[in-house]
Amino acid sequence: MKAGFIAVVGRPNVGKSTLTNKLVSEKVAIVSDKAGTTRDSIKGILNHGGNQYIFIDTPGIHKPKHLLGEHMTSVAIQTLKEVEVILFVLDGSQEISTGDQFVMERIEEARNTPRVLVINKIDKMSDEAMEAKRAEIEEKLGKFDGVVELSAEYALGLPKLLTALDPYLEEGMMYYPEDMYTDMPMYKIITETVREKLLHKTRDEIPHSIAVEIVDVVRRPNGKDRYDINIYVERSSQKGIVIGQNGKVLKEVGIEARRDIEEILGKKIYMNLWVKVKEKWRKKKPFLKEMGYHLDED
Ligand SMILES: Nc1nc2c(ncn2[C@@H]2O[C@H](COP(=O)(O)OP(=O)(O)OP(=O)(O)O)[C@@H](O)[C@H]2O)c(=O)[nH]1
Repeated sequence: MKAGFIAVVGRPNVGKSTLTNKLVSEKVAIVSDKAGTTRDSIKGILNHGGNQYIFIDTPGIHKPKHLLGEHMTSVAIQTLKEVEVILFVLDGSQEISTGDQFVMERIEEARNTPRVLVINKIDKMSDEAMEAKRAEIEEKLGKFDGVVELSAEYALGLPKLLTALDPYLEEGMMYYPEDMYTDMPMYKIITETVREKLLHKTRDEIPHSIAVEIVDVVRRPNGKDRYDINIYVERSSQKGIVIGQNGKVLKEVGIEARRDIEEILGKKIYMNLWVKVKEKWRKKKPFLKEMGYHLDED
């Protein structure tokens, strides 16, 4: 029996959450095409071939511009220090950027932890592009303990990744029971599901300005509990966009989120969504704390 913690890190939008979900065959982390989707570290647990792999999906590491960004980057960097092996994920279809190099510098700070590179999105790459990418990696990022080329979206190359991680797992006990695939509490799964649907339906600054909170759960005699959920935005103009014309956007978000949540809970629910304005909440420490986003000095 071998087990180990594996940090999944990289700059925003390279596919860390997609990879974590595909590895554990469950949706533990929400996914969108907007950079900065994941805000906390989320464990996805895979039991395979007698081994327990505990993947820690982290927020994309970037130079923070506000307190929420600071929380996100510090969560990811903290995770680097607590694991058996680091998985550095790159988007192979894009040139290696200063953003990737910034992540690499943070990894270097974790000194002796082994690091495996994942070149993701190979479905978008030709053989020639892959050849060129290998040379570019060596030049710009240096050497790794292992390199795996894969497509998270199409689940191509995942067994190779498990084989590459195998030597870094440690003999001993399992950390989690065999039927557990995430450490996310149910309230977080619910708020993240709502946030994901909102991310899919909004753009520009709005996805980053959204926070979601369950304010009440009312048990009902018919067994169909009512979830009262607040959606926070930063400006009143954003409130209108999230609600949409005649409430269309909010209604669609409600229908799609409820469908997913009912599947997860295995029962029918009612859901009320309210949109509220909390000016510049991403810069406000007390509000961030209330939402469970902790900052370094906490
Ligand atoms: N073509 C292709 N797209 C992918 C692949 N993996 C992920 N994506 C897409 O890339 C986008 C970002 O994916 P995420 O998994 O949210 O990326 P992330 O690195 O977790 O992003 P952050 O939370 O911003 O740090 C989504 O639109 C995914 O569908 C892949 O292998 N191929």
